[in-house]
Amino acid sequence: MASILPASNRSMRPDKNTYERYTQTQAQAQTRKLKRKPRSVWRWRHSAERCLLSRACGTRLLKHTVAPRGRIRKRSVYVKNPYLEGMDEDILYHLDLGTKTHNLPAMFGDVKFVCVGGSPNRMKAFAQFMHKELRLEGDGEDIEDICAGTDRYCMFKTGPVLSVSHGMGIPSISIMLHELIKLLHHARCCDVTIIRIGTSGGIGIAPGSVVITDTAVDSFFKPRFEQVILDNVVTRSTELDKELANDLFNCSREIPNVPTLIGHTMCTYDFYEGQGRLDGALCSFSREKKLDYLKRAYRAGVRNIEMESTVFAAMCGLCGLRAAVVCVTLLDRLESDQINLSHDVLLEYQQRPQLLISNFIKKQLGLCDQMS
Ligand SMILES: O=P(O)(O)O[C@@H]1C[C@H](O)[C@@H](CO)O1
Ligand SMILES: O=c1cc[nH]c(=O)[nH]1
Repeated sequence: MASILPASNRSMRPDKNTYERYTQTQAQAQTRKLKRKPRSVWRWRHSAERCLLSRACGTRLLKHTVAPRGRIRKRSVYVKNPYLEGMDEDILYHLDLGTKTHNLPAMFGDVKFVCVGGSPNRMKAFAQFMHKELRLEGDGEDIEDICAGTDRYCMFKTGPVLSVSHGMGIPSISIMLHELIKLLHHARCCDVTIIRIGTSGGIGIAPGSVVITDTAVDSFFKPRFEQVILDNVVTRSTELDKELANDLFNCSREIPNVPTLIGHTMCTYDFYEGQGRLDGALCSFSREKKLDYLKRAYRAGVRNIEMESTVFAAMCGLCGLRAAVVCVTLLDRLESDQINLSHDVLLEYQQRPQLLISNFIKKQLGLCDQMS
């Protein structure tokens, strides 16, 4: 396991000073990161080259991080917690998994793509869809919920793809991500891409459009996530992987009749007042104020609103996961607040991000040509 502690400290449980030094370093690093222009340390090679590299490595995955002088550098999943290494056992309580009760490397070591979304049924349907798209054995209908022992989240695995539900809102996805990231770390997964496939409210774009997020912003249109830790507010960057967003956008060009765009996604703490809706149980602002707010959001580059992207971008970024957010819009918030789509249209809209991600994964696995 990659350690964030100096080698001399690894055998010890972190004491107060070690922990303070560690958190100070983390805070300084984060501040530097927020000030710095985003840049990737390692470049991804062009597809053909990647393909050769990955074949040489005996893996079908096309993307590897390539260090200078052509060395292939695997990208690990990091946890940034000095206490974890000293723990005899790690119980991932809300996933009903643990390091002593389950052989996590055997169960999950080959995971390369993790897709997350709010609804358990959607994530099960996505796993079944991927199973068919990857032409894996069987029809995938009997795919089992790995987290069946808990009703907090559900999780399905098909080949290198893990599909996990996260419920609604920042607190819910954040708990799931803590445990999921530890799971990927304990399972020694590397080169993992994680994508949130969700629903959202659009601003100034046609319902049914798919928005690929370049930057997740908060309710003040700022690219930041504020986490309260003890009684401090820690600000984290919400930058997402631009190259991944562009790759997804290029992939979307091959899907007919699904308008797709790249834009900022605003993440709120609430569906009603927090998103400027006039139809909640409480509302203390006028229609004019609502429209003024949403138009200002549009001018700041926001094209859709949902409830998880900032913490998702922040946590995945800190832990070394290539992350993307792809959400379909269910309505144009400049036009209405209520979602009045028929069941069938809702289902078809929800499948749009799934289709895009499935095509992307197949491309990454080098399976597209053989299958189309
Ligand atoms: O992934 P989903 O579709 O659950 O994401 C959005 C944001 C909230 O979780 C929820 C509100 O309806 O939908
Ligand atoms: O308007 C919407 C639709 C879906 N999800 C949201 O968070 N907002």
